Amino acid sequence: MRIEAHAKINLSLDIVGKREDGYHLLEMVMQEIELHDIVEIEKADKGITLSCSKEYIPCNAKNTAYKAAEMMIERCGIDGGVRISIEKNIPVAAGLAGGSTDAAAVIKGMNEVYELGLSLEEMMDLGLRVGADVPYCLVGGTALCSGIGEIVKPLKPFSGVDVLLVKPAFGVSTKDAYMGFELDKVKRHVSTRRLIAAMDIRNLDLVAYNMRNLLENVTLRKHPILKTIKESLSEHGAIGTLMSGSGPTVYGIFSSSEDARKAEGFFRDKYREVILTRTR
Ligand SMILES: C[C@](O)(CO)[C@H](O)COP(=O)(O)OP(=O)(O)OC[C@H]1O[C@@H](n2ccc(N)nc2=O)[C@H](O)[C@@H]1O
Ligand SMILES: Nc1ncnc2c1ncn2[C@@H]1O[C@H](COP(=O)(O)OP(=O)(O)OP(=O)(O)O)[C@@H](O)[C@H]1O
Repeated sequence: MRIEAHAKINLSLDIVGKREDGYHLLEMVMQEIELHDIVEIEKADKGITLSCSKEYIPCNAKNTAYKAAEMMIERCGIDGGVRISIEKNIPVAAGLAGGSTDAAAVIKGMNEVYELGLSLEEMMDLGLRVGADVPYCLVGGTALCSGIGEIVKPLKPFSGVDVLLVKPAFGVSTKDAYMGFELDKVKRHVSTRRLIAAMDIRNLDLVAYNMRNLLENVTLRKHPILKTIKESLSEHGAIGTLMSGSGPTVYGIFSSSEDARKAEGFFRDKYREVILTRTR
């Protein structure tokens, strides 16, 4: 079975509290994009075999897809194994939920090939055991996510908007980004309602104005190059720019596809990963 595992961008990320276990309480608008990995899943007699098109990604129990398969076998009492292969197109450690979306694909795929009959809610509960972004990845589309990310409320689709992703040649650890964040220093939270209202009427300028990510300061302070990329995206026609998740990917949204293509031409040779895509 072949599954497209799509990446996401954050149109917003607000941090509104912290749990006793250290996890942060969030309010964020997540948006699926066209960019995707291809995950192939097949039943096997026993054990988990994983292969990946990028040799630097671990193919053992450290891989989120492996973790998802292990968890499914254990939790669903599956008598058998699985063969998984991942064609990796999503930049890694980038803030684009690359690992989480592969895990979500494995959960969906195993539900099918083993005819488990799990509901979406049941899969989301299982997915949360692998990572906070997995429940959203199972739902996809445009959504308001709260809790630690696992409460997913679908929003009106916001598809077909040109997005240029720019990721420099370093990764960011999600854990470190959250650890560098100080909730008591926040002066102004994100205007999530205004952002959603602007998306509803598809007013891109107003969407751009209300896009904010409270983790941006943490990662931009550590990597000032990201600020330079954001400024450069604006100079090349982006009507709004933001860091996705914990970074380091920053993106620009464009109201003209031609501007987006021109900007891609400018950035292509300057940074490690430059991808022109669209909201889905
Ligand atoms: C930055 C985002 O991608 C935004 O969508 C997510 O919040 C991160 O989701 P994720 O990668 O699935 O996160 P997990 O793998 O569950 O957690 C990685 C680490 O991030 C921190 N973490 C994650 C989610 C959250 N709500 N609060 C946190 O503080 C925790 O230190 C955790 O150890
Ligand atoms: N299936 C996978 N795809 C990509 N990275 C994986 C995978 N499994 C494990 N990893 C490891 O997980 C780390 C984080 O990668 P990932 O791409 O999931 O981060 P991310 O895009 O920042 O995700 P998020 O936005 O959910 O925080 C990397 O160090 C990578 O080696």
